[in-house]
Order: sequence, then structure tokens, then C-alpha cells
Amino acid sequence: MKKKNNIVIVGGGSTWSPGILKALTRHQDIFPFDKITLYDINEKRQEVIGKFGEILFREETPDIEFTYTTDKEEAFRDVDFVFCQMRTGGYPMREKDEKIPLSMDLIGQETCGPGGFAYGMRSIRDMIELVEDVRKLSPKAWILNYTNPAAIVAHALNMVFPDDKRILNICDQPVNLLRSFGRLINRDFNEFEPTYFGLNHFGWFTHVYDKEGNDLLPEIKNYTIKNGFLPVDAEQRDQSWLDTYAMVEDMIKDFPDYLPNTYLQYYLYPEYKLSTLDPNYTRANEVMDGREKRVFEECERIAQVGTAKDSHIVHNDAHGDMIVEVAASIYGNLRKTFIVIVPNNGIVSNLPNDLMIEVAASLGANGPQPYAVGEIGTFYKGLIEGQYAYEKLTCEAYLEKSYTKALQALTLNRTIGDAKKARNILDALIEANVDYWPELK
Ligand SMILES: NC(=O)c1ccc[n+]([C@@H]2O[C@H](COP(=O)([O-])OP(=O)(O)OC[C@H]3O[C@@H](n4cnc5c(N)ncnc54)[C@H](O)[C@@H]3O)[C@@H](O)[C@H]2O)c1
Ligand SMILES: O=P(O)(O)OC[C@H]1O[C@H](O[C@H]2[C@H](O)[C@@H](O)[C@@H](O)O[C@@H]2CO)[C@H](O)[C@@H](O)[C@@H]1O
Ligand SMILES: [Mn+2]
Repeated sequence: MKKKNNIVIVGGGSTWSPGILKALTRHQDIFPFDKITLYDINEKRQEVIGKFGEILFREETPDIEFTYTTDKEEAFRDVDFVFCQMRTGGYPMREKDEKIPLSMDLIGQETCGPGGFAYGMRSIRDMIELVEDVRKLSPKAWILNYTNPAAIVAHALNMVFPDDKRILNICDQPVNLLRSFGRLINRDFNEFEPTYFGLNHFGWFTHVYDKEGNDLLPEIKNYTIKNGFLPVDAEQRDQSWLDTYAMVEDMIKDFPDYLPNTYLQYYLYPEYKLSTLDPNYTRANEVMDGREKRVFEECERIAQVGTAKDSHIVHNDAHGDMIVEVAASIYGNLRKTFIVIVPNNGIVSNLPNDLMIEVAASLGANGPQPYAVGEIGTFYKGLIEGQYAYEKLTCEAYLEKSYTKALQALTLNRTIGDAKKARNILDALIEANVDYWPELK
């Protein structure tokens, strides 16, 4: 019989951890494991989730060893899978990433524009360290990374560890969109076979086939033009996410070739989006007042009553399910299709080879086997090349500690597009990130 897995979740104190833990208990048939460890640098935060995990595993799968630790040696020794979802600087720094640009009339967003740049410059450092730490103790472990901004993290890791074929960067927004398409046209999203290309948070579905090979994209498009667009879990969404998903309708009307990733709104309509964002209360505030509070209070309640049986801690299962299904596809060589982030190497024939492309791939024991895309049209190529140049320069700015490259990156970003504005925001972000970034010269 195939060996069971030993797994570690990095960022154990994440708001998404309870959902991942629950998904792990549900998918034992496809992803069996006998040991799971939470690892975090914030002991207090992780302990709350850890106490929930202890109760959950005791009740659901008592044979599994569950622990949590802040000790790297304990966490990373002899593991098979590392699920990685850290947030360097936490929500307080996310709040700054969003509010500093807004105070200068620029888009303030977690992964896009200057906020995404600042977050990227923080994440690269910790992600490089993470890979080095894991490789010392578990040279063959799969590192499945969700840490944002995934586009920049993926590019940086590919630059620093080009030969490491067991690092896979993934985002759940494509699967959230597939689930949403399913709800809109009343079809089971599990039957969809998508084709997709782009950078992370910057891509398009080109087809959504069903099992018989019919392309459902025209139906999804027509439905959206007539009725608007909603996320699969609309009832549980904060208003800002409903607004974001609603913009899919505008994007389809303006650019009807494909179905866009929601994040494109910030690049296609920066002026409009800016006019809708509240500089005093951003998404970080919504999350701190909403999801973070809910998750931590519920974990504390569960620890007090001693059972998780009556808990509805997780509503949308998309994130946890996807993470476990990705791991299961590798472990069981299932060759299921996922949208993943990999080096381009000719997948899109008219884009650079070292660009980290987000694309549909068959995922098995030897990693992702991406489906070829071929040539893409001028509009998409132009948008992607500008964004790729921004992402690449951001990574080079970090690795070379270069102020000039940082300035070039921000000048190229479509949400800024002006060198004076880029310099002002860069200087403000340097000051705010003094504890996290290298000194730029
Ligand atoms: N790729 C995706 O589609 C996707 C989806 C959801 C969340 N995410 C990402 O997952 C991460 C977690 O998100 P969240 O909203 O739950 O944030 P969070 O702040 O609730 O959780 C992150 C945890 O990481 C810990 N951490 C910070 N630096 C660390 C380090 N160097 N090593 C280990 N742990 C560290 C923090 O202490 C915290 O407990 C973020 O990067 C977020 O952007 C990605
Ligand atoms: O603003 P947040 O912290 O709520 O979300 C930011 C993340 O948004 C996308 O993720 C999905 C999420 O992971 C999914 O499961 C579902 O619940 O919706 C989220 C959006 O609320 C995005 O792909 C991530 O990269 C972001 O970190
Ligand atoms: Mn994402």
C-alpha cells in the first residue's frame, strides 16, 4: 500500500487554516495522511487555530497525529507536503498597502498595484527562507504555495530556485470563477474542462468545455450580459467582493473574447475603481472586522465547549477543497486538471519563456503537465507583457536591492503609469516597510 503523507501547513494561524483542516478530514480517501503539523511564527495566533484542530481531528480522525509548533526543525523534518500560506506583516501591513496608495489617489489593493508591490517585496524574503529551511530537512517535499502576491512570489522563487521542480504556486480565484460559472448556468463545475492563460490575478478563460466537448463560454457570457455576474457564495460575501464580481459584466461587454479574472478590473478601470474605494476603510479593515474576528472567536468557542460537531466555521469550501485536491492529484497521480502557475517555456508561444504563466495543466506525480496555448492576440499580449515586466523588475529590485528597478517596476504598473507618482509612492512604501524590505540603493 502507498505510504500515507506527513504534511505541514505554514501560516498555521491563517484565517484559512480551519477550512483547510476541515477539507483534509473530508478527503482522507484521496489524500490519506498520518501526521499533520501547523507551523507559524506567531505562537499566540496559531494556538487558537491549533486548539480547534486538536478537537477536530480527535472527533473526526483520531488515528491522525495533529500538532502545532513554532519550531522549524520539528515542523519541516521528513514531510511530504508543505501547504504554504503566510502573510508577512499580517493584516496591519495589508492595511498600509491599501491605505498608503489611496492617500495618493492610487489603487490600494492586496495584490495589485503599489500595494501588491509592497506585499511582494515582503513575501519574497520569507518565501526564500521557507524554501531553504524545508529543503534542509525534506529535500523531496512538495511545496504547494498560495502565499500572495502569487505572481511575484512565483517569479522570485523561479529565479532563485530554477531547478527545484517541486515548488508549485497556485491561486484559487480561477476555481472560484469556475464554481461561479456553474451556479450561473446551473451546471456542475466539476464537469468543466477549462482553458486559461495569463499571469496570476491577470488572466482569462478562453473556453469552458463540458464533458461532451461543448464550449459553455458563450452561454456564460450571454447570461452575464443579461443578468450580471455573482460569485458562487454570493450570500456570504462582503459588499466589496460583490462589487468586484459584478465588474465581470463590464469587462465582458468591453472585451467579449474571453471570460476575465476579476482582478483585471484594477488594471482596466483604475480610475473608476479608485472612485469606489474608501481610503479610510479598506478590505483589510473589512477582513479584520469580519473573517478574522469570526474565525478566531469561533475557534475559541469550540475550545471552550470541547466539540466542533455543531460548528459552521467554514462556509465557502472552495479554498480548502482545492488545496487538498491539488495535493491528492500529485499523491495519487490522478492527472486532474488544475489552473496552476508554471514557467511559460513556450506554452504561450509569443510570450517570454521565463514568464510565470497561469494555465490549465494535468497534475500528477511528476508535477504539472501544462496544456499548450499557442499564440495569443495583440491586446492580451500587450497587457501581459507590461505586467510581466513590472513583476520581473519587482523581483530584480528585491534581489539586487535596486531603487532604480523598483522605480521602473512601479512606473510600468498600469495602476500608476507615471514616474513622478511612482517615485512618491515608492518613497512612502519604503518608509512603511523599513522592517521588512532590504535597503534599496
Ligand atoms: N493564492 C490564493 O489564491 C490565496 C487565497 C487565499 C489566501 N491566500 C494567501 O494566504 C496567506 C494567508 O492569508 P490570510 O488572509 O489567512 O492571512 P493571515 O494573516 O490570517 O494568516 C497568515 C499567517 O501567516 C503567519 N506568518 C507570517 N509570516 C510567516 C512566516 N515567515 N512563516 C510562517 N508563518 C508566517 C502569520 O503569523 C499568520 O498567522 C496570504 O498570503 C494570502 O494572500 C492566497
Ligand atoms: O480579501 P480577502 O482576504 O477576503 O481575499 C483575498 C483573496 O481573494 C481571492 O481568494 C478567494 C478565496 O481564497 C476563496 O476561497 C473565496 O472565499 O474567495 C476569496 C476572495 O474572498 C484570491 O484568489 C486570493 O489570492 C486573495 O488572497
Ligand atoms: Mn489568488
